[in-house]
Amino acid sequence: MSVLSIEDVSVDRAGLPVVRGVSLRVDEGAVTVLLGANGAGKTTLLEGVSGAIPLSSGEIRLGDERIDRLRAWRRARAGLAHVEQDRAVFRELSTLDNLRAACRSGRRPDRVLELFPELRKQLDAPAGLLSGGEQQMLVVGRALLGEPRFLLVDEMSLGLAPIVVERLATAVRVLADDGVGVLLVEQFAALALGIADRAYVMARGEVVFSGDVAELRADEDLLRALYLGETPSESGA
Ligand SMILES: Nc1ncnc2c1ncn2[C@@H]1O[C@H](COP(=O)(O)OP(=O)(O)OP(=O)(O)O)[C@@H](O)[C@H]1O
Repeated sequence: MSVLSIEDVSVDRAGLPVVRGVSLRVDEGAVTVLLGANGAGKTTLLEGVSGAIPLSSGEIRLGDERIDRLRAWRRARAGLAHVEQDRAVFRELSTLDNLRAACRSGRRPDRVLELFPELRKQLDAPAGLLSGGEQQMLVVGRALLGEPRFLLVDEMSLGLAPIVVERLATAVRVLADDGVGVLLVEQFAALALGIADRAYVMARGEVVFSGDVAELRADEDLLRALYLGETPSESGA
């Protein structure tokens, strides 16, 4: 089994250490969730892993390949996709053209339309006119067309209705069951824990919990802090 392995990674923002010595592993065919309050450093960690910003130290391995010194596009080519928080689509292009633009040569967007049949009726519509949920499906779909082995997903639920969020969560679970390793960042625990196999919690730039989902569910103090959007105390984690 292939693993995305993040080892003792630190990332600075504006000269300040925002992610400090974080280690975590993402297994192929599983959903690994990364939880934590606002400002814990989750987005910064994902950006460091995908290569959007540099690490200040640490190593990242995708399978046997060390990727932390590669440029972002080479990490993508090695099999890493990053769905960022901003839900960026080409707003004037149609849904279909958005998908086509992301296809590796010779590939067709069929797999995405199987996963998100909602997009079929919107294929000719400008992507900027899709609902928030459909745009998120399109963004995830575009990421899949690069045929990633590992997918980093940053707060896909932001601002979406609960029913749409559930739909997206189900799709993420299907992807993992198809073999993709998913690292899912979520600010709120309920949705993520429902589809995850393994969980990490960050606070103030560090990992304060790692374990399987059942273990986290049993940690009432930590869960309460997460549901309330608080920063869990390190002693309690
Ligand atoms: N571009 C930036 N320049 C300077 N500081 C930044 C920048 N982006 C984030 N930070 C700071 O880094 C810290 C971690 O932010 P980050 O967005 O990684 O946390 P997060 O856990 O993803 O939180 P959220 O759930 O709010 O997105 C915060 O203190 C934030 O203010």
